[in-house]
Amino acid sequence: MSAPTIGVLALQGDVREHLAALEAAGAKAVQVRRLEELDAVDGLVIPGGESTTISKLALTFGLMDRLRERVSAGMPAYGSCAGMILLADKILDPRSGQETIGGIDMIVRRNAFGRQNESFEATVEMPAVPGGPVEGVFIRAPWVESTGAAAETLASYDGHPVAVRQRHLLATAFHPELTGDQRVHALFTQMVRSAH
Ligand SMILES: NC(=O)CC[C@H](N)C(=O)O
Repeated sequence: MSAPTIGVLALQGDVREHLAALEAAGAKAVQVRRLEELDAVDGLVIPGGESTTISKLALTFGLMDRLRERVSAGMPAYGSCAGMILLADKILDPRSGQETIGGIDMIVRRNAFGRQNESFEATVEMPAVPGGPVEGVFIRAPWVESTGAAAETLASYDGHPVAVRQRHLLATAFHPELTGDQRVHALFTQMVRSAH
């Protein structure tokens, strides 16, 4: 397959950084705001930002049902931070009315690292990514409270999973798009290639 077309859900959040990381990882990266754009991509990144806002805008723009349909039909998706929350089947402490796309059998806790640790960097061992540990940028990050049998933990920090894969779905609590290291995006691009 030539370069896969990977969309970045461009409703709110750090869209530009993901587009750049995907291009550097060898994908053709495009913004997704409309149904036709969503239907045209081989895979989708859900960026970091504010999960409540992204979820509300996805409902307002009429994208939520199609996102769920495509994810459950096997479209590869990768969520960082707020995107991880959106790919979780369950949020432990949802704001009222907060909906997710779901797909990964896990429960996440929003803003889990607490006020003292609103933002920090940490070295994270993630053996699925070749070439050594990754530098994790955590910004009001969630952690994974528990995972079901189908979800594989790829990395943990402070005793909690912070990177999870379930078949065609990938999620990290941290933001690899902010570090200039494209290895996590390369892993996702590889997942998109092998889904075709
Ligand atoms: N950096 C982020 O994406 C933060 C996520 C945000 N705390 C949320 O709950 O959606």
